[in-house]
Amino acid sequence: MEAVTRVQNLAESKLPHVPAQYIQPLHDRPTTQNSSLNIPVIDLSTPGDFLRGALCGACREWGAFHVTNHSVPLEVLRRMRRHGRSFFEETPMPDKLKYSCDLTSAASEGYGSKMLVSKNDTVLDWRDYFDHHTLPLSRRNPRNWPESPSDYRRTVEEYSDQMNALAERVLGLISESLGLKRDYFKDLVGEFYQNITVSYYPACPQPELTLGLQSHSDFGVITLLIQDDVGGLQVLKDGEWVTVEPLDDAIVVLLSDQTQVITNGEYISAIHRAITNPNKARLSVATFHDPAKTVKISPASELVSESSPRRYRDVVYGDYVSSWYTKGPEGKRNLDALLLNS
Ligand SMILES: O=C(O)CCC(=O)C(=O)O
Ligand SMILES: [Fe+2]
Repeated sequence: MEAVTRVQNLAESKLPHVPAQYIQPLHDRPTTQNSSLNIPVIDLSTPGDFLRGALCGACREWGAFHVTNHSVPLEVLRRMRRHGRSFFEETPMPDKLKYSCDLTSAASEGYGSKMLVSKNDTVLDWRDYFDHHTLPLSRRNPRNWPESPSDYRRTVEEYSDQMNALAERVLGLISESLGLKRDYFKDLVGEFYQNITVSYYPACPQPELTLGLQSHSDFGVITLLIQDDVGGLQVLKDGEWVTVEPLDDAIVVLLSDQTQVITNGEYISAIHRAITNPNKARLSVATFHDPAKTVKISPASELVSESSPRRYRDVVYGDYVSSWYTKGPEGKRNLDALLLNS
C-alpha cells in the first residue's frame, strides 16, 4: 500500500521548509485581507419575518453565515472539539494508524491526510483528518471510530444527531425564506447522508506558501462547521478571501452545491478554503449533509419563471460527486458544467 505522509509528523520533525508537494502555485497562496468584511451572524431566536429576511440576504450574498442561539447544547460542541483534538494530540501514532482510511476508495471513513482527487499533480493540503460516517444509521458503526476517551463514540453520536436536527431546521427556514414550503428540501432530498470530518491543521513553518485545505465548495446540501479560536477558514466574497472570525459557541453554516441547484441559483454555495498558522495547530469539525447517491436534484419549479428562467439541468447526485472527484473541486467548475445555455 502507498505510504501516506501524516502532516502532523512533518510538523513535528521541525523542518524549516515545507516539502515541495505542499507549495501552492503563486495565484493560490494566501494574501492579507484588505477589507474588514465578515460573514453575517444570524440569531435563530429572531422572530419569523426578520429571521427569514436576514437569511435571505446571507444566502444570496454569501452562502455562509454564523448561527447563534441555535439550541445545540454548548457542552456538546465543546466536548466534540475536545475529543477531536485528543485523537490527534493524545493518541500515539501507531494507534492512530489503526484507523487509517482506505486510500483506494473515495471518501472512506477514518484517519486520512490526502483528499482523494484523481489528478496526480494536485498540491497537497497541510491537513490530517478523521472522517466519520454517521447517518443514515445503517452507515453508522462506532467501532470504526477512536475508542478513547471513553465517551468519544457517544459524543460523535450525540453530535451527529444534534447537527442533523439543526440542518433540517435551517433548511426549513431557508425554504420558507424563498416562499417554498418548510419541508421542501426534506421532501426532495429524503434522509441525509451525513459525514463528520474533524480536520487537524498542524502549525506550518511556511503559511505564506501553503493551504490547510484548497479552495472548494462542498458538494452536498448544507455543511455545519465549528472551529477552535485559532481561525483559518476563509470564504470567497466578490473575488476577495474573507476570514471567518471564530465566534464563541456559534456554528458556521456553509451552503453547498445542491442548494445552489435546487434554488435555481437564487442562493449560492460558499467557495471556501483553510489557511495555516505559523505557531498553532487548528481544529475544525465539519458536518456534511448530502442526498443519497440515487437522488435526482433539480431546480424548484416554484422558482423558475419567464423572468427567472431555469439555470441548471437535472443531475443524479452520485454523478455529481463522481465528477467532483474526477475534475477536482476548484471554483464552481462542477456547477458550471450543469448550466443550461452555456
Ligand atoms: O477547516 C475548515 O474550516 C474547513 C473545512 C472544510 O471546508 C471541509 O472539510 O470541507
Ligand atoms: Fe468544505
